[in-house]
Amino acid sequence: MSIEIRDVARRFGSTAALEGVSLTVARGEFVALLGPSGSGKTTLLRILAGLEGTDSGTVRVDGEDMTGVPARERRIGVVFQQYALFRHMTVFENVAFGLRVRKRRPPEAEIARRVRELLALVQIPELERRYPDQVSGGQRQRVALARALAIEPRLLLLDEPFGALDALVRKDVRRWVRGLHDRLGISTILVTHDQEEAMEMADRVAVMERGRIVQCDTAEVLLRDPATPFVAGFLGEASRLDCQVRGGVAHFDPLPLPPLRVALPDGEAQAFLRPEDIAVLAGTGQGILRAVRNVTDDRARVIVDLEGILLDGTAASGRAPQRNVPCRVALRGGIVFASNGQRARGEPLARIMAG
Ligand SMILES: Nc1ncnc2c1ncn2[C@@H]1O[C@H](COP(=O)(O)OP(=O)(O)OP(=O)(O)O)[C@@H](O)[C@H]1O
Repeated sequence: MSIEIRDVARRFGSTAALEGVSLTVARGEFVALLGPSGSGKTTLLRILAGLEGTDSGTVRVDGEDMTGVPARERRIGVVFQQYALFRHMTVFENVAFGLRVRKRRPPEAEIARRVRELLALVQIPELERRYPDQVSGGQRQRVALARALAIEPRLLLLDEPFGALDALVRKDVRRWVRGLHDRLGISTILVTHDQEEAMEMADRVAVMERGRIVQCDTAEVLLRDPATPFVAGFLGEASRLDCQVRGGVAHFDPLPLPPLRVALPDGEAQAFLRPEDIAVLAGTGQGILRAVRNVTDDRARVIVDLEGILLDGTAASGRAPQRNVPCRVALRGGIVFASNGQRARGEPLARIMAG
């Protein structure tokens, strides 16, 4: 099913939880809503589920206006972190509940068949007689999903569903949920404030800031071409530095960093330099290598101290400068925002010579 959200607004007293939000999700697409606390992610999800109304704007599902359609008739599966399972019901009964609340309740034999099919789908067929506190966190998550899938949803809404899981299980469950989404061919919207989770799972990520979607793109585009300084700072691990543009060149003085060529008007600007943009090289310079964070075959992620400012950079592994001795810092590029909001990619004026 496709979802079309047009110009949706929602206020709570003096708080604008959502303002002018528009988003289209294609059939079979997986979209993540990512943003800081209070940016409106859950409110948007609750509106889609029919648990919250809008002040203005429209939500259409496969072209049908959802205004006034009650939650249980929307055929939308919801897994909220706080939507705990019913503790007094077995795993079987929890999943069956999803079928029993349907408008046209199937006969008991059909319910049993469907529940077993769903438990097999989420790979816990042996747990049907257990109670929720007799299964692990990851298994509970699977039960919650099976319950949401029981209504044969056209759309699956997941609100921070992996928060209660430890890091190792979370990775597995994430991959498994994405696989399930692909196999069932449903549309899914995931709310998270974990950028790694959003980027790993979703086809597109909608970045939210104070009730608005500021950019919705693939992870690659968000990282390469962030639309606003907020997106550039919120995603990835870019270092933010003030600079001044003069005659098409961004200068970082008084910091001892080489300038970047940028197609921007003169004036104060902000540069976002990703670790790949900051080359840390052996040789005499004004940087000091403080730490090595991560080494792959050809690159090492390092932290370099430039006059007291710590920057995340990259060195060629095997040729990284020594710790706590002076080294050179060069720039391969970076994204620069002028104060009028215009942005451009910076290019080095000279080729970087490895030392
Ligand atoms: N029922 C409510 N009554 C009053 N204010 C609300 C209500 N629900 C949400 N808000 C406010 O609306 C704004 C958006 O809240 P929302 O829960 O959608 O954000 P969020 O991005 O999901 O945050 P989090 O990541 O912390 O869950 C917040 O400022 C919140 O305080």
